Amino acid sequence: MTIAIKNLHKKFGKNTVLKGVDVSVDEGRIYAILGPNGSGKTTLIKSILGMVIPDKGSIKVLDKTIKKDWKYRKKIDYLPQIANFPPNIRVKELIGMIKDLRNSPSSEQALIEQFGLEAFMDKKLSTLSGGTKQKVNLVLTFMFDSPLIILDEPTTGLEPKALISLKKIIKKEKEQGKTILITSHIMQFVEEIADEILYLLEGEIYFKGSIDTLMEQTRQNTFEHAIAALTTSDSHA
Ligand SMILES: Nc1ncnc2c1ncn2[C@@H]1O[C@H](COP(=O)(O)OP(=O)(O)OP(=O)(O)O)[C@@H](O)[C@H]1O
Repeated sequence: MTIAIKNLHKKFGKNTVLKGVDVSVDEGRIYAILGPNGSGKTTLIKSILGMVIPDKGSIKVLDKTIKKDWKYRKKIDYLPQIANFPPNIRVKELIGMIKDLRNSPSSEQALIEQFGLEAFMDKKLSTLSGGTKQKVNLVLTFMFDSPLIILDEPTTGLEPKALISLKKIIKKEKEQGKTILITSHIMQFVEEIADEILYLLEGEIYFKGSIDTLMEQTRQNTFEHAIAALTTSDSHA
C-alpha cells in the first residue's frame, strides 16, 4: 500500500474539514480526489505532504508513519494548486534552483520540448501567461522520478495540445509503476485518466471505487451526472 490514512481529523478554528478520513491507496494506480468546493481535497493532499498537521489520526506513506520521518517527502513529486515563485526569476533559473534544492536526478529537456517551452527559458516568470506558468510548474513536477506524484488541479489554464501532453505524461508515469493522486474539477479529464475515484463529502470519504461502479450505484448516464448525484443523494454509496 502506497498511502494508508486512518481516522484523519482536521479543523481550522471552528471549521471542521476532515472528520475521520479512512482511505488507502495502492501502488501503480491513478486516483482522482473529488468533492465539492471546500470539501477538503487540498487539505487532505497537504496532510499527506506534511504541510498541514492533522489534529488526529495517522498517515503512512510508503509504509512509514510520516510523523516520525520527514525524509519521505523526497519521494513525492507535488504540483501545488497555486505555485508562488519569485516573479523576477527566469524560467531556466527556476528549473536550476529547484534541481539544486531537490538534489535528485532529473530530466527536464523532453518535458520542455513537449510543452513547447524552449522559447520561454530566458523569460522572467512575471511576463508569462497563466497557462505558460502552469506548463513550467508541470515541468518542475515531472522532471524528477519519485514513486508518488500528487497533482492539485493540473489542467488549470492549459490549451488542448498541452492537455494532451499532460495526459500522455501521466499515463507514461503510471506505466512505470508510479502512484498518482489528482484533484480536478474537469470531469472529462478525470474520466479519461483515473482508475479510481475518492469522493470527499462532509469530511469523510463518501465514495471510493471505479467510475463504472459509481455510474451503476448512482444510476446516471454520464460521469458528470454521477458525481453531481453523489453530492445530492442522501444514502451513502
Ligand atoms: N490554512 C487554512 N486556514 C483556515 N482555513 C482553511 C485553511 N486551509 C483550508 N481552509 C478551509 O478548509 C476548507 C477546505 O479547503 P480545501 O482547500 O481543502 O478544499 P478543496 O476541497 O480543495 O476546495 P476547492 O475545490 O475549492 O479547491 C475550506 O473551508 C477552507 O476555507
